[in-house]
This record gives sequence, structure tokens and C-alpha cells, in this order.
Amino acid sequence: TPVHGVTTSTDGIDGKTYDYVVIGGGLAGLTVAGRLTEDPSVTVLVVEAGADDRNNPEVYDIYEFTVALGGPLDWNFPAEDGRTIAGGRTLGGSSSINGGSWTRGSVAQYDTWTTLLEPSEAEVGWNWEGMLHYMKKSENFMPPTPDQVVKGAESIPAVHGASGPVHSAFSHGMYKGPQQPAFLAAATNASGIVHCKDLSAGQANCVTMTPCSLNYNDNDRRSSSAQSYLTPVENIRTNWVTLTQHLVTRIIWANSTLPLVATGIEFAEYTNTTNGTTRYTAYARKEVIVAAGALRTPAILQLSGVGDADVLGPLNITALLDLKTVGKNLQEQTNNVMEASGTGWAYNGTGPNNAIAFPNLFQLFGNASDSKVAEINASIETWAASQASHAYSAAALETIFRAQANVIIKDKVPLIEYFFVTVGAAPGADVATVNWQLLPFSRGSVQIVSADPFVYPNVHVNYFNVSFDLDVQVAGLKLLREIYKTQPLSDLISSELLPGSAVPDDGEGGSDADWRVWALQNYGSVAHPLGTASMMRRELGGVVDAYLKVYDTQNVRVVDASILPTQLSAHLSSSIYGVAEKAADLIKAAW
Ligand SMILES: Cc1cc2nc3c(=O)[nH]c(=O)nc-3n(C[C@H](O)[C@H](O)[C@H](O)COP(=O)(O)OP(=O)(O)OC[C@H]3O[C@@H](n4cnc5c(N)ncnc54)[C@H](O)[C@@H]3O)c2cc1C
Repeated sequence: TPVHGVTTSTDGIDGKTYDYVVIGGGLAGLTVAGRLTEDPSVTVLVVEAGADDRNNPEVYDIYEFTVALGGPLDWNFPAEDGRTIAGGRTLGGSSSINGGSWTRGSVAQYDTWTTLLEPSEAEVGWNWEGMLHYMKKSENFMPPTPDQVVKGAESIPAVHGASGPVHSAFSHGMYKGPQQPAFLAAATNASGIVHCKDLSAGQANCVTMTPCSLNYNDNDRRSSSAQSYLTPVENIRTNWVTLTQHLVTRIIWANSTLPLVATGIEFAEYTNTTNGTTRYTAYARKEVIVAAGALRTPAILQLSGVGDADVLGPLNITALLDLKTVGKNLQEQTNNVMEASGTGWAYNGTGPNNAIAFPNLFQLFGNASDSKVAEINASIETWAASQASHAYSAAALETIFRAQANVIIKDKVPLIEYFFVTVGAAPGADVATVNWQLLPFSRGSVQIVSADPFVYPNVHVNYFNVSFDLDVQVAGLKLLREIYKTQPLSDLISSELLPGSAVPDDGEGGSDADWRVWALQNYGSVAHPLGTASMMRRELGGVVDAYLKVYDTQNVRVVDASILPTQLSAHLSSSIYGVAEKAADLIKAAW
């Protein structure tokens, strides 16, 4: 029997050939591997940098969300301005340490992907309809129980899958106290955001309760990609092996002329205390699939000679494929947290938190909306020019920005998410709300700074570089303060603790200038990076085509958050499961 299951040993793997080699056993990597190995004649090797921590409560206990952050299971990528971006360094990747909120973006945001591809690629189906099919395929949704309905849970079963691997449901610990329904009602009362039944239905501009990726019938255990795609089959499928605690250091090529043909990968031992010096190899008969996440996938391509020759040259890496946009188009979101003390009501539950409100531009800016719309339309060219070093060109970015502006203005997709939390970090904070800016125009880059694969790449998000992004962050905070002062939530709040007096209320909720200063001092990075190997036509700066194949390579695909060309008004996991499910079918169809 060949080596199969999950192992830390290279015995029986080093020097061997598989049909597919997958770089990264995270959300997307394990999803693709799980589907490809359904055919017993297909062999797959997954190499994952992190360890197998499925039995660590920081992973399986979704109520412990945030405990893993900053620890050994988190890449904790340094970005500029002293910020860090969390990312799972463990089997299952970020799906093993994330919050588990299960939502999707608006229809128009998925439909936009096709408009950024070649017209001839429209038939591949990178749109809402095509994605919904695959998002449902990944999912095993449990509609709310009568008890959960009493607590405010709702759903539209038709938009969920019922027989996929990833469990999604409302939790046993769902709060029964007055706080979550009060927040949703106040958000509607203050801004007119409508209530909807389900944030997975393609209409994200609403307020509602959301399920989580957890298994209700298994004590709310986290349903990560590892738990859902790998655990059930790991002892059965002798055609699938996952090597953990090994870092892929580069892709090996057969040639140095285009198109490049990958023959396999090189990897080294990687633990909290070891950066292995021995290099091992494994070969791919068919394809190498890069699924290392949006902050590592570009680094692997660059270490393999695929990237901007001007970046690689000084590092003595030959640019076999001078693909300038590898690592560019990075889009990461920002958040600020507002906290308040309560009036003494009981929480009545343990979580996870699941009340969310998603306002659009018109709800955020109110009377000033028309001038904000005019500002966007008048500024696109300038913004594109200012971000062009993180794109293919100013002209290319202008096209992408017009598509982004279109969904914001015409389709009224949400610009801000309010994620309501019971119990904040400040002493006495009974409620907290994470205010996060969803659709930045600021663009950043991921670039390696050393030929040593163990050295972290430089992550430059370019936080708030386009001033509009900060305007949105501030508008979100101002409206949030108003929501705190609106019934029925106001009845539950005794005083605002954060920012409190740091942003004095001048009778109009605080001055923009004060809010700006506070937001810039206190913002965090959301950990939703994407776009660094975007699926777009080449003239827009795409790194992969509609089949997720890296341009000018014969058999290298990227399957992870890197391929999403623009941000979504959503928590990303459900959409990335959809991407990976669809990718698996594209790969199966190609061979
Ligand atoms: C803290 C946090 C909270 C989040 N909360 C939510 C939420 O509530 N709801 C939601 O829907 N989404 C959430 N997300 C987002 C979601 O989890 C991610 O967008 C998604 O997991 C990204 O999938 P991916 O496959 O692109 O990358 P990942 O899942 O991060 O997988 C990448 C994998 O590649 C591995 N890897 C990297 N480099 C190498 C290498 N050189 N060799 C071998 N392996 C390598 C990594 O260790 C990792 O396992 C959250 C994310 C984080 C970090």
C-alpha cells in the first residue's frame, strides 16, 4: 500500500510521482484534493507547512475562536504600519482558525468576475449562478431548530446545499438574550437597511442572523476543510497522502522556454523550531496546484521564477516567466471596534456571534450620498493612477475600478459590515461591534525579499491609501454610533466605552476629523486578503485564466483566495469553497 493519510515523514514520498501535487493543505487545497481523489485511479500529494492540529481545541472548538491568533497556528504575517494579518498555519489553513461565519456576497459581485475575463471565457461560468452551484456542492446545511428560530435564526433552504462535506448550522450556544435582535432592529431603524432571511442568498445588503461552519450534531465542532473533506476518507483513500510540517520551497520546471512545464515541487522540513536544510522532491505527472493562500501563493510563484523580473533579478532568481502582476492587486479589509457597557441584561448563551448588518453607500452617507457618488465617478482615473504600481497599469486598474464602482453605485452592494459581538475586550464591555470596510480601492502587493523560502514575503496592503476608503471606514463608525443610540438597542446600552471620549460627541456623533484620527490609530487588518494571482484577462493584469491556469504555463493552476479579482461583501470561506469545488471539476474535465 502506498503511503497515505496524514504524515510528517517524507519516507515513501520523497522522489515519488503523483498525478497532482497540491501546495498548501488549507481551505482550497484540501477541497480540491478531496474531489480529485474521488477517482481511485488518481493519486494526489498535498504538502502543508503547518501541523495536523485537528485534535487541538484551539482548532476544533469554534467557541475558542481568536485564542489561536498570534500563536504557533497563525502565520501572523507582518504588514506595514505595525499591522499583522492572521492566516492559518495548520492543516485546514485558515478554515481551521477562522470565525466560521457563513455568508456570501451579492449576485453582481460574482457576475463581475466574468466581465474581467476574455469574452470567450464567459461560458466557463464564473458568475453567481455558476458559483452558487458549487458553493452549494460544498455544503451540508442544517436549517434552524424551533429553539433557534425563537432566538431569531432564519434561512432560505433553497440557497444551501444539503449533502456536501462542510457542515453549516446555527449553534447550540446561540444567544437568547435581547442583544442580537435589538442590534439588528436598531440597524434597520437607524439606516433603513432591510431585514432578510439569509445572507447566503446573493443579496448581502441587509441585516440578519448567520449560521457558522460547524456541525450541530457533533457538539458544534468546527467544520474546517480538514474535518470535512479529509477526515472522513483519510484512512480509506490510499490514493491521497498529505505531508504536514513541510514548506514547499519552489516548483520544479522541465524547461526554461514558454510555456513552462512543471514536473514537480521541492520542499523542506518546517516546524516551530526547524527550517530544514535538506531539500526533498516530489513529481507531478499531470499538474501542480498552488493553494498556499493569497499571501503565500505569490511568494511560491516568485521563488519559482514566475513574477516581475525587476523584483526577481536583484534576488538572483531568473525570471523564467516575467509575469509582472504576480503578488499585485492585493485587497485586504480594515476594521475598528466600538464597545459599550450594558444595562444589566443576561447574555443567555455562549455564541458564536451571529448578528450582522451590511449597509450600502446610500445608507452610510445619507444626504451626502449624491456627492459621494459624484466623487467616485470623478476620481476613478486619479485613484487608478495612484495605485498603478500595484497593478498592471493605470488603464487596467481604471477598468477594474469602474466595475467595482458599478456594483457599489448601481447594484448597491454593501460597503461596510457590522459584526455584532456579545462581550468586548474593554472591561465592562457587554457589547462590541466590528466595523469593517469591505471594498477598498487601495491596492497593495506581496513580494519576496529574499531567495530564502523561509523568509516571509513583504506584505504591503497600502491601507487607506485611497482616501475614499477612510471616508467609508469613518462613515461606518458614525452610523454605528447612531445605531447604538437607536431603539431598541439604546435601551440595552448604558455607555459607550470605545471610542467614548476619544471621539467626543459634538451633538452630531463626533467630527470627521476626530473619527479619522481614532480610526487610523486603532484599525486592524481583517485577514481577508485576496487578488494576488487574479483571474482576469491578461490586459487587465490577470495571473490566471478562467481555467485558473497560470498564463504561459502548461500545467500550473492557482486555486485559492489569490484568484478572486475583487473583494466580496462577505466572509470569504463559503465563496472559496465554491471556487475550489469548481476548480476540481475544471481539472477533472481537462484530463
Ligand atoms: C482569523 C481569520 C478569521 C476569519 N474568519 C472568517 C469567518 O468568520 N468566515 C469566513 O467565511 N471566512 C473567514 N476567514 C477567511 C477564510 O478563512 C479565508 O479567506 C480562507 O480560508 C482562505 O482560503 P485559502 O485556501 O486561500 O487559504 P488558507 O485556508 O489560508 O490555506 C493556505 C494553506 O497553505 C499553507 N501554506 C502556505 N505556504 C505554504 C508553503 N510554502 N508550503 C506548504 N504549505 C503552505 C498554509 O499553512 C495554509 O494551510 C477568516 C480568516 C482568518 C485568518
